[in-house]
Amino acid sequence: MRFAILSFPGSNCEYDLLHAITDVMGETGELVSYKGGSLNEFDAVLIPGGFSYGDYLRGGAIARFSPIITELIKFARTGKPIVGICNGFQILTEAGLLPGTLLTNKTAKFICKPVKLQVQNNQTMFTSEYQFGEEIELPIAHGEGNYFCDATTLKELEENNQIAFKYAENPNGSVDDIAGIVSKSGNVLGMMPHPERAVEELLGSTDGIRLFKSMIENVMSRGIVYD
Ligand SMILES: NC(=O)CC[C@H](N)C(=O)O
Repeated sequence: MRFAILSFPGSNCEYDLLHAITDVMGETGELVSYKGGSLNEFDAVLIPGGFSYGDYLRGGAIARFSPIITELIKFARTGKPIVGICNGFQILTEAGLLPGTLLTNKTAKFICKPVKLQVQNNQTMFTSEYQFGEEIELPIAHGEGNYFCDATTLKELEENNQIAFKYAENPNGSVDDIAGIVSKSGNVLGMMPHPERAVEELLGSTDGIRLFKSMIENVMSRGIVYD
């Protein structure tokens, strides 16, 4: 399975993702520049964490105008999986591929620590290897992780079962303790915690592995043959 890992000026987690995909999961991963190029030959796209364009204006607000985002929007329409992690989540909301936005943490401080999450929906192509309601641990590292959406959108997220992960203890003020959501179509996931930083015992948790495993199992079991 071929994963594209997008890279923007200021990304800083692309090599962690590449390591997780290639060395840990044994799959093919390739960095793809923000400058553009076709994503057709990939089975999945990962958008890494970091500080694209220095987080000027808002995290992800400038990156969303990069040429690769036009390709990403086309890719999303094919139904293939896309995951945005931390700054990647911010880019997905700015690009309109996920609802809501990420505000400054309620403490106005950058928070970097492991957090406990509850799996709210294990029926997605990203979470099928977890148990429903399971508590897992992944690290967070962000200044703008405070997920916000209006009441109508929140109701829609709940009704459509789009909330994938919630914080067991809310660290940043996110509405409804939301840590990660999927798109209505189900093939786009945005999450603030970093699964790629929890793929080896040495890192303190291996709970991130099953997220990538879920994607691999789902793509393979659908028997989708990509270009
Ligand atoms: N780890 C990250 O991706 C950081 C996200 C973002 N730039 C923030 O501080 O909110």
